[in-house]
Amino acid sequence: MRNNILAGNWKMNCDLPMTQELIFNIKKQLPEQLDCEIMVAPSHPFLYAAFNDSLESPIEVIAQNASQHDSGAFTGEVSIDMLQSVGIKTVILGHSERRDVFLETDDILAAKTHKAIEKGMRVIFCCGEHLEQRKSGEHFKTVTEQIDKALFKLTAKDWKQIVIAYEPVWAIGTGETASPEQAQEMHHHLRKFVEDKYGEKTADKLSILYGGSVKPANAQEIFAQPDVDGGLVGGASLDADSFVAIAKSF
Ligand SMILES: O=C(CO)COP(=O)(O)O
Repeated sequence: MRNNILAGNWKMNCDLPMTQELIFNIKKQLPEQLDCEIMVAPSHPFLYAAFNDSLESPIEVIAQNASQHDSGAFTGEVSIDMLQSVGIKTVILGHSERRDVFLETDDILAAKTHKAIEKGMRVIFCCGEHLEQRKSGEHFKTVTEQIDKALFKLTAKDWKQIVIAYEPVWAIGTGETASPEQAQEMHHHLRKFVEDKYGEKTADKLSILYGGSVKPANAQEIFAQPDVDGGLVGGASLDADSFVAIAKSF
């Protein structure tokens, strides 16, 4: 029906030796049989080394961000073509840290997503509400709008390249996790939204990941929810033991 995915978002952590050691240790511990795709997202300077180190392993190395521009005078930016030239096929877009700290708007995220899709990349598109929005009962509306505003031009065919990650901002790096019921409720809502707009087949095939303080102790219960197809993990993905333990939770 759809794939389970476990993706580690390493954020701005790990230098080159740490990146390579972490890949090595994950590779060493991963069991032969896995019920999920495994992805890790190191920082841009280490993607090429990480890609090479992960060859002949189940690990897919993915990027944390990409530009909406093709090339030229965009100091500090990294294009999709550049990422593809070092073997990268998947990119995370719309993370709440990109939205809140780097002020990426829905329009910017729409441009980035369309560029990535047009170039044949898979996109893990993140959404999630702030605590105040949940407290005031606006969480469904907030998250639906984030998706609709950035992805409304995609066709049903484009959606084959999309993975959604629901990451409530109040659960990121706080140790506070959404309950399995809260995650299921939002994932179901998102799948229904996609079904209404793009049809049942697109919705059924869409992997929706949960992110926010996922760890070995809570992963199994969260992943057991019918509409939760895996996780986008921050802190716990920086430790090979805990990342592999989470991978075994499907
Ligand atoms: O932001 C996240 C993954 O993208 C989640 O981070 P934590 O797992 O550290 O809460």
